[in-house]
Amino acid sequence: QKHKAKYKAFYDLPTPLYIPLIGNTWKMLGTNILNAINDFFKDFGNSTVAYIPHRTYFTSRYEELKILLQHPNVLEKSLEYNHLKAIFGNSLLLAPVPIWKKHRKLISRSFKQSILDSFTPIFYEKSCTLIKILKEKKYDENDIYHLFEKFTLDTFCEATLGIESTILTDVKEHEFVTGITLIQKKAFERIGNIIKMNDFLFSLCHDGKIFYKQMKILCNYIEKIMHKKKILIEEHNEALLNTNTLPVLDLLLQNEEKENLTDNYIKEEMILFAGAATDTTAYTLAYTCCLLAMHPEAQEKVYQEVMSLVGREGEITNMTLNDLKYTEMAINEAQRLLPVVPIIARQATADIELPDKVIPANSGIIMNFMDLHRNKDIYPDPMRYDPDRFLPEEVAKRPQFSFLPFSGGPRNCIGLKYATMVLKSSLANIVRNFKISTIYTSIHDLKLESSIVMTTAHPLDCHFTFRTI
Ligand code: HEM
Repeated sequence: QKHKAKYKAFYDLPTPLYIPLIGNTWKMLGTNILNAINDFFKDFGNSTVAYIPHRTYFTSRYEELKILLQHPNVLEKSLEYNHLKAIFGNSLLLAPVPIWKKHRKLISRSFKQSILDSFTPIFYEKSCTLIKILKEKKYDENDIYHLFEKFTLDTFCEATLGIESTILTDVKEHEFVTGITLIQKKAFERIGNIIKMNDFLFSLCHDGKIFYKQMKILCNYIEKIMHKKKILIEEHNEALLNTNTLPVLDLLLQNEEKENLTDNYIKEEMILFAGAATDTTAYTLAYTCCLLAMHPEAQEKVYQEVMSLVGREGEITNMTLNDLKYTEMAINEAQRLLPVVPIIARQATADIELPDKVIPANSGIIMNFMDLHRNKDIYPDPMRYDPDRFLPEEVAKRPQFSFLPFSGGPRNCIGLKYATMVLKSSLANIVRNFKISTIYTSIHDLKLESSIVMTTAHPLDCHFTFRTI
């Protein structure tokens, strides 16, 4: 009786109709998971319980997200992420909390501002190559995302892996670019699919075969890089050994013995970083360009800001990045409307007390950032693109945890600052060189769907006309 009373408020929450054993997963069959989850929110409000097929709490309330994201018993990833294990193994994204804590502390050394600052010339140089390709129209003009993905992966390889890369300029399609997107898509499609959720059945089906083939290609690619890096480290041991501040791959290889890391773990971590750093940043850049194309007055403000700081030819340095205030507001507003990681899922490892209910231990918890970002009580007229919402005085009026494109709390995105620097540097360089236009007239023209990141069901239309003045 006492037990019942404790969880009453939780079990009294509105719940979509569920079928024994399969719960609400039937709702997800044949539809995109992002749409299915958003439908739950539309029909049952921003605090609900569903069975997918295990008991899961769904929320987008900022006051609850604030508690949940900072709670020590909500750090573990939920069962849905198990399907990603075949790709990312025990890397940061998926590692159980004790391993995650140790590795996150180590890897954070590579994300100190001083190291990130040393990447700025790479970000700038790569964005200049991107400008050249856009100017010469040497890319598929009907699919801007694909070019941006090559740009972010190329930048990642040089900055984070510390290897020379020509992915952006290579005419031949790069095996890593095709592979990383495909395997994430195939792994994500398993969620909620009763047949593909079973490892054995998945390995037998067509998608499973493609998945494992691509995985092998990715692993070989990373192994080759690791091998080269190890030789370099041996050759230059003294020069590299004494520093705490290294790109991630160097840091992990140099601490392999001391921290008991295996080659296999380092490979999984690098595959995660490549996946986490590229699609996310590329889609954010593409969505920002599309929104600026739909809002020429905001685009003009970004242009004026960049021109006043560095003009048409000036290099974008760390100082410039600090001063690109409106450009950052334009990116933030794009991330509010189109957060590329719209939903995350965690597991409650103990009972979690919220102000008006207790989430029972072992429940899944789905946090919907897209629904949060479109809440009209926090962002009036929420579907309107308006970078001024991110003026410091406007931000100060909003509650904490009401803007979470990189999640929040201790298990948030480790690449937040890195991504923001790449985005500001590349967007500033693009806007001072081109007028961006698109066929879309409103955000509703984008048909969104979810893979691990939020994609569109169609190629993204965005055109770049070289500015003559
Ligand atoms: C616009 C770009 C990006 C967005 C929107 C983004 C968003 C996120 C989000 C929401 C999470 C939390 C996932 C969860 O709790 O399930 C996350 C985790 C992570 N991200 Fe990012 N990310 C971006 C770029 C990057 C970059 C550039 C890197 C690396 C250089 C990176 C590396 C990671 C890693 C390693 C994790 C796992 C962190 C952990 O569990 O400790 N991300 N990202």
